[in-house]
Amino acid sequence: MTSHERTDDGRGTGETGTAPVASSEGAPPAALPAPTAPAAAAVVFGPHVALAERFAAILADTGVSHGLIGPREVPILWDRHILNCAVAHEAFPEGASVVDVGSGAGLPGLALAIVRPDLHLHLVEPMLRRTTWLSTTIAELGLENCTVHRGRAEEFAGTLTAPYATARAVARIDKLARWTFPLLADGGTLVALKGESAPAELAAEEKVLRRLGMVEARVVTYGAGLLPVATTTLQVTLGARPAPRRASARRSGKRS
Ligand SMILES: C[S@@+](CC[C@H](N)C(=O)[O-])C[C@H]1O[C@@H](n2cnc3c(N)ncnc32)[C@H](O)[C@@H]1O
Repeated sequence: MTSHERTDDGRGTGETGTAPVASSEGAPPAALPAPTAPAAAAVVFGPHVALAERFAAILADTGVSHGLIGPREVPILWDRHILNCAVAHEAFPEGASVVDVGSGAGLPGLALAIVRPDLHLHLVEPMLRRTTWLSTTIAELGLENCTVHRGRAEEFAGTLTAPYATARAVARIDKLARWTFPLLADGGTLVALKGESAPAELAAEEKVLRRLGMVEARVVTYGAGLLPVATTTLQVTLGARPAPRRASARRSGKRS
């Protein structure tokens, strides 16, 4: 399991804490100063780098004190978290709507919203503490291209649809596909930030993914030569689904 791979129940060695991180006295951990942005931040974020720095400062401050990330993540905020997520923006075309499932501390959702103001990010997250923090952070950053949806991905089938979905450190690809495919429009693509396990997960689950409607899968890496560890994504594209049969026509025996 790589540092980006966690199951939906929060087990694993991922970077972001899934439970409030308390000191031995039970008090919330103190806020830490955000590390200085590396040179790659200006390359990746361009004119939006100041906003990305503000996001880093919020993650190091209330992200830690509210238990969304562990204090040990702060020194690696840029390379392992913010930049790791932001470089994947290349997967999305101009103006796309993207559903980020299991957004947690806004990773990858808020990093993508900052680097690409043309995208619209739908952040799906079941935990109230996290959705409250996400909404506050969006307001603080002045982002107008994000919508927070509280609930499990499965609950939004039929009400939230987009051409793209994304997720990091949420579940294995088979489970992620079951959760996200119902949110994707016909021909839509799931861009899962997977790390080095991507090819193995694809090989292990390809049959299941095809049964669920996948027509194409690709492993695509972003940020090579720029980040200490490039971001490897598993991109799974759906085919067109059969149109639902018209119940009223069937009941009346009419032919259309
Ligand atoms: C390990 S955290 C990862 C958070 C963030 N994506 C990151 O990379 O730091 C997994 C997140 O997925 C959320 N989650 C778990 N099951 C979910 C589901 N069925 N639908 C949507 N989110 C879910 C959890 O509440 C948690 O915030």
